[in-house]
Amino acid sequence: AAEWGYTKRNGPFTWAKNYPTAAGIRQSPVDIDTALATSDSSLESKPLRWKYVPQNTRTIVNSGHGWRVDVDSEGSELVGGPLEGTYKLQQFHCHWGSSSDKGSEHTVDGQSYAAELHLVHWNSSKYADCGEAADYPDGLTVLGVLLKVGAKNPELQKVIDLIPSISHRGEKTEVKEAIDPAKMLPKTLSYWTYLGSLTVPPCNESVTWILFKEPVEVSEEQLAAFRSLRCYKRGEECPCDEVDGLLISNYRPTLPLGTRELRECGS
Ligand SMILES: CCN[C@H]1CN(CCOCC)S(=O)(=O)c2sc(S(N)(=O)=O)cc21
Ligand SMILES: [Zn+2]
Repeated sequence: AAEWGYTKRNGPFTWAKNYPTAAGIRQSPVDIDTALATSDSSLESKPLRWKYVPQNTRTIVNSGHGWRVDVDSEGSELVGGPLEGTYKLQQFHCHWGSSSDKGSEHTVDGQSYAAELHLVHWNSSKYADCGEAADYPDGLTVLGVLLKVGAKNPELQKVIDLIPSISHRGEKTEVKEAIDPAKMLPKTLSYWTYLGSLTVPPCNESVTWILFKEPVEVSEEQLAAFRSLRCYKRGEECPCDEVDGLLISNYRPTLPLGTRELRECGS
């Protein structure tokens, strides 16, 4: 089957053909209608806590759908907030648009941001690995960070510096200078949380989403670097009808929240 992507031919509105879960009722991303959010004392009573090991950020790869930094889960943990048990960091990646007026996956009161960073964690209290966890409703948790245009982001710059060596699909390189995921999170830890899905096929409905309220800054030049990735393999011709196969946009438009609860913690 033609590989899914973000062009007219293989983009989000075609995914349900090959991945029926994409048409489910617990899909992500969603628009965060802040008036609908209910504050929940149980969230306030169990602060979200994380521990990451910067030395464990191993490789960065061009998945053909964006860049992804794979992490050795050992030593990491995410607990508290809406979570039962301990989750371990598996990977982090980003979504962006062809210009910085769009690109985030979640929107807030209809407003898009320039990009969105996702830190993917899996439930190590109940499952053996990320792949298994992805098949269960409580298997994954993704920390989402909204990115807006502003100052150059020093921690993300370590990713940007590696992009030229993974310009084509399938290319990967070792992350030599440790990247600390904790340094990419906002200062204030207020967040919204709801039950959703992977925002890429197979769109498994197995993600507890935790989206921080405070956006983090990234520069226009850094966003431009993201858009220089190519969606096809070196030496092959470009399959996607994107302007010369550049990955200029890789975000999924929002899906209805439906009857799902949207909770918030912190102002
Ligand atoms: C770069 C995107 N990679 C994928 C790789 N995996 C998906 C396939 O795995 C199934 C066993 S994943 O579960 O790690 C995952 S979560 C997200 S998102 N956008 O919802 O945070 C994307 C991805
Ligand atoms: Zn993502």
